Amino acid sequence: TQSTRPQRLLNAVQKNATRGDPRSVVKAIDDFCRHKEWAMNVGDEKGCILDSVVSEINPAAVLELGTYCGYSTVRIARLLPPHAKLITLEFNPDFAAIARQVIAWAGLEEKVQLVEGASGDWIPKMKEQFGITTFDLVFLDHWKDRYLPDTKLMEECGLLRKGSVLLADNVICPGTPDYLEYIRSSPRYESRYFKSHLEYTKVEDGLEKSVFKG
Ligand SMILES: Cn1ncc2cc([C@H](O)c3cccc(CNC(=O)c4cc(-c5ccc(F)cc5)cc(O)c4O)c3)ccc21
Ligand SMILES: [Mg+2]
Repeated sequence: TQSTRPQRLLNAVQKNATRGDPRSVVKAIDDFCRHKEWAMNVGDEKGCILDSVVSEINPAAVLELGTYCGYSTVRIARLLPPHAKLITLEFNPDFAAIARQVIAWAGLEEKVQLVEGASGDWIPKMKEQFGITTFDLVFLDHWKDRYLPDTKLMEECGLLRKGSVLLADNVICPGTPDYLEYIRSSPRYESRYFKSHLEYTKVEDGLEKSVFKG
């Protein structure tokens, strides 16, 4: 049977990365996607911006919307302090199955809770299901037309506190125009655009970092 791109990406990790070494897992995926087969990971260039935001916040509670193969999950989790938690939502079971193995190869299972399901269904259940009060950091990387409704949902569910940071991938390519318009014009957020490139290409893209003012 034909393999899928996520399966080929996992094979590259298991072939080229060292078990328990998150850095080697990140490198194996970047090498595979740059030289063998493009895939929609946040990538190495935007990944460095993600790293600096995570390190600056030193978050105890992180929410990732859109796991895909777990590349950004590993990037974030490798930087978390002990006892910090990353909850990542993935609705596609095939992606989730691959991501679990990538996260396990990196040895980061303890820090990561991968939840199979859609953001709109799970955001309202975060407090009761996972004992979350608020998130220190949210990384948005799922369907681009869900960034805005899910941000409003997180506000309504009281999952954001004064200082919570939203970091959104792909605000230029593929683009999230309604989200950008909302977040940049809202008095409840301080936003900043980090210009970069679409993963593994020269096409412009960037991350939008927005701090909730409460
Ligand atoms: C509701 N809900 N809850 C959880 C959840 C999880 C998912 C999946 O993880 C999933 C599946 C398919 C697509 C995405 C979004 N990502 C993208 O579409 C993307 C595209 C490109 C790009 C750019 C240029 C191209 F030419 C082609 C693709 C570059 C990027 O970095 C991307 O993130 C996410 C979906 C909805 C979900
Ligand atoms: Mg993305």
